[in-house]
Amino acid sequence: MKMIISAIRRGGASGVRQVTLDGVAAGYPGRPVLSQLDAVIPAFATTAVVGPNGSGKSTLLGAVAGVISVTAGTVTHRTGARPAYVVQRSAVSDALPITVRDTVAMGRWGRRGLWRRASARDRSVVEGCLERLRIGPLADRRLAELSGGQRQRALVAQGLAQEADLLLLDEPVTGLDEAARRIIAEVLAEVTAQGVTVVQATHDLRAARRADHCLLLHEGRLLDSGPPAGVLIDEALERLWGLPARR
Ligand SMILES: Nc1ncnc2c1ncn2[C@@H]1O[C@H](COP(=O)(O)OP(=O)(O)OP(=O)(O)O)[C@@H](O)[C@H]1O
Repeated sequence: MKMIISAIRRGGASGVRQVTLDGVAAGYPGRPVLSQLDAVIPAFATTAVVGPNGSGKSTLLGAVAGVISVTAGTVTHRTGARPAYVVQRSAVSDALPITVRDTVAMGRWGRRGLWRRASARDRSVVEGCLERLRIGPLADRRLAELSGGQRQRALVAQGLAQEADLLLLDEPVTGLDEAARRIIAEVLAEVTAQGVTVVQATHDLRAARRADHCLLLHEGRLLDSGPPAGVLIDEALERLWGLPARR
C-alpha cells in the first residue's frame, strides 16, 4: 500500500503494471490490425497512445477494454475489475433519445446492474461527474442536441461515473476547443493523482507530451514506448507524419 501511495504522489513511475500485452494480435473479421504487440501500461499514471490514422490505436484500446477479442497473445490486467471505456463521440448514435444525465447515469449500470434502482450514492456520483465536467446546466438536455465538445464531456463523465481503476479514452479531445480540452485534461490529471490509471488514444501531441508514458504505434505494431520526451522525438514525428523538426 505504501508503495502504491508513493507511486501516486510521484505521478506514476512505480514499476507496477496495470496492463501487460504479450504477443497480442487483434483486429476485425478479415482485417488483422495488431500483430505481435508487446506493451506495458503502467499503473497510477497517464499513458498516451499515439500513431498515424489507421495505426491501430482504437483497436488497441478495444483489446484492452475487452470489446475486441485478441486472436493471439494475452492481455493481463493487474486487477480483475472491468475498465471504463469512453468511445469516440462519433461512435455514439444521434438517434439515442437520452438526456445528458441519463448518459452519465449509464456509467453506474455495471456496478448496480441494469434493473436495480439507482441508490443515493449512484445519484450523488452522477451529479458529481456532471459538475466535474461542468455540464450540470446541460443535464436535462438530450445528448443529440449537444455540440461535439459538450457531448464529449458527457461521455467522459459517463466514464468517470464507473469509478473504475482503469479509464480508457478514445480521442477524448479531438476536435474540441481549448476550453473543453482544458476541462478534460484537468479532470484526467485529477483522477490520475487519485490513483486511477488513464490511457488515451490521441492525435494531440501536446496532450501526449504531458502524459507519463507513451505508446507509439505504426501499422499495428509498437514502434516505441516510454516517457514522451524520449518517444515523440523529431525523427519519429518526421518518419510517421512527415512533420519538420521543431526549432
Ligand atoms: N470495424 C472495423 N472493421 C474493419 N476494419 C476496421 C474496423 N475499424 C477499424 N478498422 C481498420 O483497422 C485499422 C486500424 O484502425 P484503428 O481505428 O484501430 O486505427 P486508429 O489508429 O485508431 O485510427 P484513427 O487515428 O484514424 O482513429 C484501419 O485500417 C481501419 O480501417
